[in-house]
Amino acid sequence: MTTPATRPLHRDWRGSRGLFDGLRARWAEQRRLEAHARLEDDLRGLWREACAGVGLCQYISVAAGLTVRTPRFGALRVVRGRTTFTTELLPGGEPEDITKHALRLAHSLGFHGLRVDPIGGRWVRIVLLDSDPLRDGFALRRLITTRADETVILGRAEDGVTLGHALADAAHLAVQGQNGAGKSAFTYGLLAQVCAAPDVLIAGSDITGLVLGRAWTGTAHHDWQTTGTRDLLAHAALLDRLVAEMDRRLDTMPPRRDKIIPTTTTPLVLVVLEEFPGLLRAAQAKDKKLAERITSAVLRLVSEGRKAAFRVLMLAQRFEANAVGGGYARDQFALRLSFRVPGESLVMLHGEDARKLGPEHANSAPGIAYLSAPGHDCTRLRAPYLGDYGEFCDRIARHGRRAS
Ligand SMILES: Nc1ncnc2c1ncn2[C@@H]1O[C@H](COP(=O)(O)OP(=O)(O)OP(=O)(O)O)[C@@H](O)[C@H]1O
Repeated sequence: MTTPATRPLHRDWRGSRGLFDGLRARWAEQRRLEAHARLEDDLRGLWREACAGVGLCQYISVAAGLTVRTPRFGALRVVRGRTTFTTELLPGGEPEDITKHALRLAHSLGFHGLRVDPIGGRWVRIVLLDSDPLRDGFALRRLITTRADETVILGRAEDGVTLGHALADAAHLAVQGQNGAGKSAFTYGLLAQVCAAPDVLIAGSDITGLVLGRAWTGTAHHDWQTTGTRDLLAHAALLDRLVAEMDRRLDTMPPRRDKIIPTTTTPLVLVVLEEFPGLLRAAQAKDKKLAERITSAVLRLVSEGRKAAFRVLMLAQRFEANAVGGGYARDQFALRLSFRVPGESLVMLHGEDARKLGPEHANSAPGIAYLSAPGHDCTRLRAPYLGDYGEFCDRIARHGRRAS
């Protein structure tokens, strides 16, 4: 007699768990797809309304009347908390049509901001930002350049790209910002990066005596720096000395050369003018002729210095023409950086295109700035931060090129 096949009294939990797990995973996936489709529909509608609202649309006449055409919404993707969607630009459109309304479009979609990444043809990807990508600090590593043509870090842009600049590139640098906006911290970072290079000399005038001066004692740079407001003649004399050195270089330019290449014997001279309008105001109050002498020396450095390997880094709260030696002087600055300033000051330094950026930037956190350069749109960035003032002093003491 054969034994009947035995049926287990209890369920095989392992088997049924596998079955339920599979079902649960399918339900979860279905719910996810439904939620995704709902979000896609919502965003598609909001995108259309937002585009029409900012005027990013075309009106087309059809048999039934006038219809509005907006950049077509493609597909939504939400991956690891990052929300993106594709969109097709209007015929004749450019990605800038979207970037110039970026904030208003993003706010209409319920996000903090957006970024536009071109994909190909008329299609672009819109990356929606939940929060300010520049919210987190950006620590300056112990980066020390060894040559004037090496890149120094200026900051990190919203897309995470690190923006750099080589002093050897023929550009003077203008930096403006209200009190506490981050001008000095930026300058500390920049100078700490170049202070060791054997072909760079850091010279200049600093009425505050914090950026230049005492921290540079014992370095090769110290002899070319003047600080404080007690002896304003010393500032004029230092600037005259720099102009004389510039003239000497221009007069002794090697044959078949039209510019000086920085070397250890003819270093690139970075002329730092910390709070320059303050120096001019103080000089004007004392003696108008002294103010004129300072202005004309600076004008010569900014207009003729590039070929002689002179670069000027001028810092001011506002880059108003009459505060920085006139409109002609201001025009000589190719690289322009604005920390928190009122909207009007932003326009003054970066042009009319920056007007729309004004309201938000007027309240931005210390260390956040707009950078513009010839051929480059205004880019928002976070300047690197090397730490407190003591850390700056330590880095200069440790790495600053020694006086030979
Ligand atoms: N890039 C940055 N990242 C983080 N914090 C920063 C940054 N820059 C500045 N800060 C903070 O803001 C404070 C003020 O910055 P800073 O002294 O550079 O301003 P400032 O524009 O030079 O002001 P002032 O005109 O009064 O000298 C710093 O002490 C620091 O705490």
